[in-house]
Amino acid sequence: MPAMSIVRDTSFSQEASTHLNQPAAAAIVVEELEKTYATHDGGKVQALGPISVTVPQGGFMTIVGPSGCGKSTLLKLLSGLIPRSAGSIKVNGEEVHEPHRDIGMVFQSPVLLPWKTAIDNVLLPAKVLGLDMAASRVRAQELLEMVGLADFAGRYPSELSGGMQQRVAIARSLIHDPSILMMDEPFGALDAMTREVMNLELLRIWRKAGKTIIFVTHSIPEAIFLGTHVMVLSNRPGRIADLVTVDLPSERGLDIMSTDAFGVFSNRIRSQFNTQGFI
Ligand SMILES: Nc1ncnc2c1ncn2[C@@H]1O[C@H](COP(=O)(O)OP(=O)(O)OP(=O)(O)O)[C@@H](O)[C@H]1O
Repeated sequence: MPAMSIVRDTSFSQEASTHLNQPAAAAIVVEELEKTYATHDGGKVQALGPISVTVPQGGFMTIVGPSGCGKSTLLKLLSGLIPRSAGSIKVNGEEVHEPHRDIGMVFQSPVLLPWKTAIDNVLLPAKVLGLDMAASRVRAQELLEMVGLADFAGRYPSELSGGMQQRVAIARSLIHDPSILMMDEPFGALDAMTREVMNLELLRIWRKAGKTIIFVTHSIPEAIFLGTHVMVLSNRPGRIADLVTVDLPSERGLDIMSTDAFGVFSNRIRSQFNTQGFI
């Protein structure tokens, strides 16, 4: 049975290097990060933090927590989509002040342009970023192949299932070859079986593409199944209630979910939800 360790401090790069069996530099370093939103009625909502955490290159960090605790806010801050109120965020050593070129985003809804084919949807960011289109087209085809859609490049979104559309969105997020992928409940709208297939697919892509992934989910089993680390956030304002190193083999099949080791992780995280009175 694989060993399990629970990490309580705010940095887990060392544990991850052990887990990944290689020295891992930091992909993301967050220090004392906070976000307070201004509301329309002149009030303030303290949404997140303070949070400090280090994510190693090649790590797969999943984030779980109660509804409204600031999961999406954290992802948007890390991606540079919204400004922070306090603290610092470094991506590959550079302070983040605006959307970062080295980050790809995948949202719950794939938001594909219905009048463009799968491959042209994948190519959109390349066009926006002014990349070489001939080279990008070759890469787009390779990415479609990687997500299992090699034969669907010329299909329109209406001709694809929900899971296939989300795979196109994943391929699109990788077209400019970012080293980090941020995913905000990407499989939340899919049925249970498609979701399991997508989880397996994503692990395969992660192993093949060697990216760092940050993945928000409402599902504790999904968080454990996918992650090398699970960040458990508290009620709003979200703070790190627990940081769990998932010491399971990186080559995982769905059957791992019925192992004792998986159950121990699951109980650990569920007990956080119970003791903190998460809603
Ligand atoms: N633009 C905004 N203006 C004001 N308040 C906001 C804004 N965006 C989010 N909030 C508030 O910040 C808090 C955190 O929101 P966020 O969407 O990050 O939570 P979440 O954990 O992703 O929620 P869920 O799990 O329900 O998707 C919530 O109380 C929300 O109402």
